[in-house]
Amino acid sequence: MTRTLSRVFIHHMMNKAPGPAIEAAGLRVVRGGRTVLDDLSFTIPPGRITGLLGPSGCGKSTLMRSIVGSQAHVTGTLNVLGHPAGHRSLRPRLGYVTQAPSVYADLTARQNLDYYASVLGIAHRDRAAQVERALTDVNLMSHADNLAANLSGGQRGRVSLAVALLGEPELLVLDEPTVGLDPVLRRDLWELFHHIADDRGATVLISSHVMDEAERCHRLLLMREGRILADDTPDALRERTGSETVEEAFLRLVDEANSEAGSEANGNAGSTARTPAQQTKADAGAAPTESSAR
Ligand SMILES: Nc1ncnc2c1ncn2[C@@H]1O[C@H](COP(=O)(O)OP(=O)(O)OP(=O)(O)O)[C@@H](O)[C@H]1O
Repeated sequence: MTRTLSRVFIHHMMNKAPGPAIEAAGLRVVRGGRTVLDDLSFTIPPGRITGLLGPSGCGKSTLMRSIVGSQAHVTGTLNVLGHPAGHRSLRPRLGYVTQAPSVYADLTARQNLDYYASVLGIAHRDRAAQVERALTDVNLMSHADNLAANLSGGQRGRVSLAVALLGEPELLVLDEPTVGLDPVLRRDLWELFHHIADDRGATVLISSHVMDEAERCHRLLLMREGRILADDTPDALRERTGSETVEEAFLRLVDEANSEAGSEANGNAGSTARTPAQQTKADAGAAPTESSAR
């Protein structure tokens, strides 16, 4: 009996030390007839903060929408917490915050959270505690009973973030959550993100086009024009490119990619040199081939 139990326990522990939280291979998204994500292959480790960085329009939001299952015309493989992206069973396991906060203006912050907690199916007896914790997490207790209409943009954004924290999701997908916030709030939110990853063990994927935020992530996916330019830790990126900052590293990688694209266009395509994006793909290892097209 004890043996069986310990086997169950070991099996459980093994399941707790799983493969990647997110795994993409040959991921492609077409929007309005244009390929906006082009053959992406990468993995995102569990329990870490991964920053998705790149200039406006490079495809960060499209990738996040694909991961949470709200993007049409996705082809290739995209597995999230062991299931194809968009799988019904993933809904309660994910928290997603879009760039436009979606809260009801005529409800208070607390009422918004109560409402979403009921939509999420959080048991009635746990609801008040979960709502309280989410409000505390985002430092909004002092405004809990204010109508959302009377909150500032940053405060409304934090209500949205609190909604995403309800139910303790295993994966948090946050689309530019710190835009427009003052430095103190930004610092507090990054402390919260680290607490969520380091202490609660959740995976956090966070997009930003502010490069100084990159330094706060465990790993980075640098994107440009629908492709992945690099997939590494901030330290490794700086070291590899001989740069002082991630911003400088990013600019060097862009220059490198441009000059390689230029030399290919000039007829040197036979060269065996690989672009950083190709390097990343190769480093990602064997690509699963089944399709989870949505
Ligand atoms: N409905 C659409 N139809 C066609 N193209 C679209 C559509 N929505 C977005 N795009 C294009 O897809 C590309 C990726 O957009 P996306 O919103 O993912 O970029 P982003 O990196 O999140 O940008 P930002 O940082 O400005 O939010 C952009 O070039 C954009 O113009």
